[in-house]
Amino acid sequence: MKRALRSMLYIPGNNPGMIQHAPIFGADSVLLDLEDAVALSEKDAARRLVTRLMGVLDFGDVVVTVRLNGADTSFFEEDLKAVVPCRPDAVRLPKCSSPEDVVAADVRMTEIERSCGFESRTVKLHAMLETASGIALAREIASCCPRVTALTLGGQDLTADLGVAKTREGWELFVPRSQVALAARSCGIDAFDTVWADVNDHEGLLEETKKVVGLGFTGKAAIHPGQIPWIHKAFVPEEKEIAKALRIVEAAEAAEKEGRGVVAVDGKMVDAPVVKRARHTLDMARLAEGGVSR
Ligand SMILES: CC(=O)SCCNC(=O)CCNC(=O)[C@H](O)C(C)(C)COP(=O)(O)OP(=O)(O)OC[C@H]1O[C@@H](n2cnc3c(N)ncnc32)[C@H](O)[C@@H]1OP(=O)(O)O
Ligand SMILES: O=C([O-])CC(=O)C(=O)O
Ligand SMILES: [Mg+2]
Repeated sequence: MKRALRSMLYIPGNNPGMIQHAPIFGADSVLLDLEDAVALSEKDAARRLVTRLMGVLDFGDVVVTVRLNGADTSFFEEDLKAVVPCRPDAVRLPKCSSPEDVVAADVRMTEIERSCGFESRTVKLHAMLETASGIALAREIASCCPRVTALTLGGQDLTADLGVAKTREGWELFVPRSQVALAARSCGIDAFDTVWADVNDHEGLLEETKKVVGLGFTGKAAIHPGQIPWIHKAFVPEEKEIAKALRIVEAAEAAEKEGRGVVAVDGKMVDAPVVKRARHTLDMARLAEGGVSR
């Protein structure tokens, strides 16, 4: 079973206290950040700290991803050379604007993996789309290289690049989010949503996460441990949805045994896609209990 990555907690890469607590917050994944959470003067220290702690800390079943500095920065090559040998589950590559950005990173990562004796593409790549060009090329980026196992939307940078306000309702992100989810799901990879910046507004976070789950996102980034339970809650189907899904699956199984293709539940026709959605609802309900299967 694939590990579900509903929540991904950003932790500034220059904060040893926060990183040491990474395994205890209940997040599915942590994002050790070398990019925007780290001041320019701290970049080298953050890289040293993150790579050192990855070597000694037991993260348990928490998936470790490292957000690198962008390929257009002077820190990128040093980040790659230091981080790839530590074998994080994935690196998050910010500001991917074209498939070429990803292919160039893939080539360099393969060289480093070879020099470490790792199998090629041991470390996955999450492509961050946070420029207008990146969003416009979402499907090309998602499909350009098998190392890419997720697309992730960066709403703060994207709204800055578009020159628009980032609103609480998020309507300015509706089309980009739909494009990212569609591109990712059409390539069979994950889609991760952007952060909710107001760490005290949990209801707003819950509402937004439910919306993006409804668009097909498989996970969302967090910036504060207090956000994690709210993100997980958004992935849990409501009791009445679970009860209905159970009725549908039971009715479909009974119909199949009796050799009937179509059946009605609560007066509505149940066919294969309805059963598929019902099974998905039950998977999500199980995930809420165990947190590990999808
Ligand atoms: C646009 C972007 O790129 S977003 C991604 C980059 N940004 C980040 O990574 C920011 C991550 N978040 C943070 O740094 C912090 O949560 C802030 C600055 C937003 C708020 O910090 P604080 O005011 O200290 O929050 P608060 O007082 O509620 O923290 C409570 C506890 O949680 C810890 N904590 C807060 N955020 C985090 C985090 N992201 N990871 C781990 N621990 C955290 C604090 O260290 C504190 O621990 P303590 O009780 O042991 O002292
Ligand atoms: O949402 C994120 O992952 C954070 C980010 O980089 C952005 O919003 O620009
Ligand atoms: Mg960003």
